[in-house]
Amino acid sequence: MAPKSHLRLLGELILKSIDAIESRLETESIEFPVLANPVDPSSKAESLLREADIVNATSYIVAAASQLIATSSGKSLSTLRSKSHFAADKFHLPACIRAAVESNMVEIIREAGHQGIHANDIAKRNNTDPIKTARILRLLSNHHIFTEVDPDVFCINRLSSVLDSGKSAVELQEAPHHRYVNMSSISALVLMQTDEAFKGAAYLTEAFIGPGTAYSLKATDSPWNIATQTDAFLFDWYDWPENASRKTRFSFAMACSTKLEPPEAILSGSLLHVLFNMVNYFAAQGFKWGNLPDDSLIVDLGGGVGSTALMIAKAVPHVKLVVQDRSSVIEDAKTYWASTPEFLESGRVKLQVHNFFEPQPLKAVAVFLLRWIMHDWADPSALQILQQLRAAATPATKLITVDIILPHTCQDTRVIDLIPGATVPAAPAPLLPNMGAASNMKYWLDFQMFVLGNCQERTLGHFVRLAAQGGWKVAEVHHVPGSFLGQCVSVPI
Ligand SMILES: C[S@@+](CC[C@H](N)C(=O)[O-])C[C@H]1O[C@@H](n2cnc3c(N)ncnc32)[C@H](O)[C@@H]1O
Repeated sequence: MAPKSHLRLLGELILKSIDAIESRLETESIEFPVLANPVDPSSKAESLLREADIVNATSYIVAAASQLIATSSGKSLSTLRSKSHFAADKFHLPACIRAAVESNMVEIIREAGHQGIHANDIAKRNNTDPIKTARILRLLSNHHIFTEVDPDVFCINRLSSVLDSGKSAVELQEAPHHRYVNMSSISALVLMQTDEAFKGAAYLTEAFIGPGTAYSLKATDSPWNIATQTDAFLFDWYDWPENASRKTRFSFAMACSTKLEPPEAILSGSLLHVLFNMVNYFAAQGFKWGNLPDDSLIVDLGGGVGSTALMIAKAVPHVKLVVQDRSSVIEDAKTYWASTPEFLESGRVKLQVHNFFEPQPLKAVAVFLLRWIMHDWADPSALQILQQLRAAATPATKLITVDIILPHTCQDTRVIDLIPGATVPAAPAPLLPNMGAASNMKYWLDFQMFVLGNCQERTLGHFVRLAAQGGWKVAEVHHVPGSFLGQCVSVPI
C-alpha cells in the first residue's frame, strides 16, 4: 500500500484530536464553545478546555491545521506567492487590534448586545470616522475577531471578548487608564504588544544589520530604540512623566500575562498525560512549593506588582514572600495588593524596592524566583543577576527561573536528556517535533524581547551554559501542561 500523503496524515491528526475533545465533552454533556459567543470564564466548558488532555488535543489541531494550510498552498506557484505575500501583509492585524481596543470599540460593541451595532453608531460614540471604523472591524472579523452579523453591523465574539475590559465605554473615555487596573481582560498586554513591540518590530532589520547595532548586546541598541529615536532603556523610559500611563499599562500587562497560562501554572505539581502514540509520559508538573519547610523565605525578584507572589501566598500558607522591583513598580504593587490587605498587614508578604544588579540584601533565602526576568537581559547582564544571587545563596538555596524554554524546530536531545524532567517527547511526523504553530507564541515572545530590549528567550542548552557561568547548576526542569513557560530549578555549584 502506498504511504499516506502528508495531507492525509495531517487531516487524520485533526480528526483524531476532535474525537478526543468531543468524547471528553460528551461525558459532561457539554458542547464545544462556538466562536460567535463571548467567553464565559466561569462556565464548565471553559474549565474543561483547560484540562491537560484537551489542551494537548487543541494544540494538535492548531499545529496540524497550520501545517496543512502551508502544505496545501504548494499546489501552484501563484498560490505559493499569494501565501507568502499574505504572511508579509499580516502586520495590519495587530495595527487594527490596537485601534479597536484603544478606541473602546470592544466595550461599545459589547454594550450593544447580541443584535450588534452599526459602524456609524460606533463611530458616533468614540468620535471616529464610520467608514474607517467599519474597515478595521471587517478586517478583524475576517480573522474571527468580532463577527459582522449584517452589513457594517458588528458583534463581540469569543476572541474579541477576551479584549473586553469589563468597564463601560463612558468610564474608559473619561479615564482611559481604568482599562488596566485589576481588569479581567488581557488588553494591557495586547496594547503593549501592538504599541511598543509593534513599533519596534518595524525596525528589526535596521537593528539586525545596522553597523552600530548588529553585534551589540546593549539593551539600548534595540529595534524599539531605533523606532522611537531614544537612547533610553525601555524600563527607564517608562519612568519618564510623559510615559506614566504606558508604565502602568506595562505593570498590568505583566500581571495579566499570568492569564495566558492555566491559573495554577506556577503551583501545579501532579501528572501529565500526553496523547496519541507518544509514550505515556509522566513528568512532575511544577516546583512543589508546598514541600518547602515552614517559614521558608521566597524572594520574587523583579516580581512586578506581585501577581505570582499572590498566587503562592494564597496556596502555600506556611511560606513568607518578598516581592522586589523598581520603586515605581512597587508603588503600583501597593495598589494591586490593596484588595487583599491581609497579606501585607500580617507581614507574611513584603514589597521591597531593590535593583537586582546590586548585592541582594536578604539572607537565608529558600528560593530566589525569577519569572520572566532572564529573558529581559542579554547574556552579560543576565549573568550579573545570576552572580548576585549566587553570592547571597546558602548551600540550600534554590533558584527558580520561569521563562520560555525555546525548543529547536528539529529534535535535539543532546543537553536535555541529562536533566531530570527536561525531555519532552517529539510530536509525531509529519508534524514538526516542537508542535509547529502550537509553539508559535514562544518564538513571538523571543522576538518581543529582541525588539524591545535586544534580549531573548533561550534554549535549554543556552540557559544551562549561562547558569553554570553564574555558579548555578540546572538540577531539574518542569514543563507545565498548557503553559508556554518552563521552570528550571537550579542549585548552587
Ligand atoms: C517582564 S517583567 C516580569 C514581572 C514578573 N516577574 C512577572 O512574572 O509578571 C520584568 C520586571 O523586572 C523589573 N525590573 C527591571 N529592571 C529591574 C532591576 N534592575 N531591578 C529590579 N527589577 C527590575 C521590571 O520593573 C518588571 O517588573
